[in-house]
Amino acid sequence: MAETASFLVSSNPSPTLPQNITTIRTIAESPGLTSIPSAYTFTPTSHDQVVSETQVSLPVIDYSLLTSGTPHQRSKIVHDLGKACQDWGFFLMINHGVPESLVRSMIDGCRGFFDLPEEEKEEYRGNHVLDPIRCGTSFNASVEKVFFWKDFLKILSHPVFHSPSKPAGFSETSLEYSKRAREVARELLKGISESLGLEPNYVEKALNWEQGLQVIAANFYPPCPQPELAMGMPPHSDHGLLTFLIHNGISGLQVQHKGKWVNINGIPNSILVNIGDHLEILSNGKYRSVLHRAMVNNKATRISIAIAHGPSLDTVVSPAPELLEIEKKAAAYIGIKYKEYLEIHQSNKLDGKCNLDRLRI
Ligand SMILES: O=C(O)CCC(=O)C(=O)O
Ligand SMILES: [Fe+2]
Repeated sequence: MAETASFLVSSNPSPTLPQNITTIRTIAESPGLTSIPSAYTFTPTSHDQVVSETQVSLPVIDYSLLTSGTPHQRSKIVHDLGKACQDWGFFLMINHGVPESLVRSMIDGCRGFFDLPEEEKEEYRGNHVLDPIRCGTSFNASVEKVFFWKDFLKILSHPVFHSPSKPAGFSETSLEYSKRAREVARELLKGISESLGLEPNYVEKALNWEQGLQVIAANFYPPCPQPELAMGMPPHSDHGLLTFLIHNGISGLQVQHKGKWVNINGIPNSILVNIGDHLEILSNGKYRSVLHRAMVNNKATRISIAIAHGPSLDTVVSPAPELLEIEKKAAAYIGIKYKEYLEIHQSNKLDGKCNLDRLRI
């Protein structure tokens, strides 16, 4: 039986938000703001400042070749997908079939939610990772010493779909987007399974995709008068299998590649895809979740929407035995129930890959 990591359960999975924390939107909109409050001031370390000067491009994956390419095109794209997962853990997906208008409506809808009067968002100020709809500021303000320059909205959209009732039309838009994203994620996971030498349906079956958790996480980063001192989101990897990221065209995302931070700008109508910690565990570290972070700027509000596709909450994820057999390797991670990992991931500080590191054998 797989060894599991039950000892990792946090003693306090549902901390409460301190009373004195307001939203970053309120702070950013305060008249005459020229410097940031000390609670938001980071001291950058020299390592953090290493941003690659050279123009590095993310791999581009043409999704349409997975679903309607010739057998030859399909096997080539499965190979490219595997290479993108291995070399970067992050890629740009084009021709995914999700309408540009739907992506735009999703971003407008999230902006509409963040713009609601604070009292209308009050009912969603939950603090547990599995609250179906939850909004707040920073990442987990009850454990952070310095806060992040962002507000968030997190919605569980599968296996049961939830949505705030405002703004008007948002529920319909996010239901449609979550369905379309799930279809695309399922096909990608088939290609990724194949690229690992496994059956196309391997990941789906092993991780109970039918009941898989899907979380929509919208981030709101308003302009910041001292962007060099603030952080939108610190270096972290995502939980789950795959994350899709869309944004409103304002830059800010950086991905760590070969020890340096690379600015990611994307290309029109593409979706950014990255490997999450559970695909790293399942692939026994062949495909690694990648560190990324969000910087802020002093000119324009940035909105990004990550949608995380994960196993079902009760699935214990461990390295695929079939893969260990193919690669003649020993398991490099202990197994963990997805729900347990999520609680740890969301109730601690967001700090690199510290949660995954505790599972390494
Ligand atoms: O805002 C971004 O570009 C990154 C967001 C992100 O990494 C996340 O929500 O997990
Ligand atoms: Fe992320």
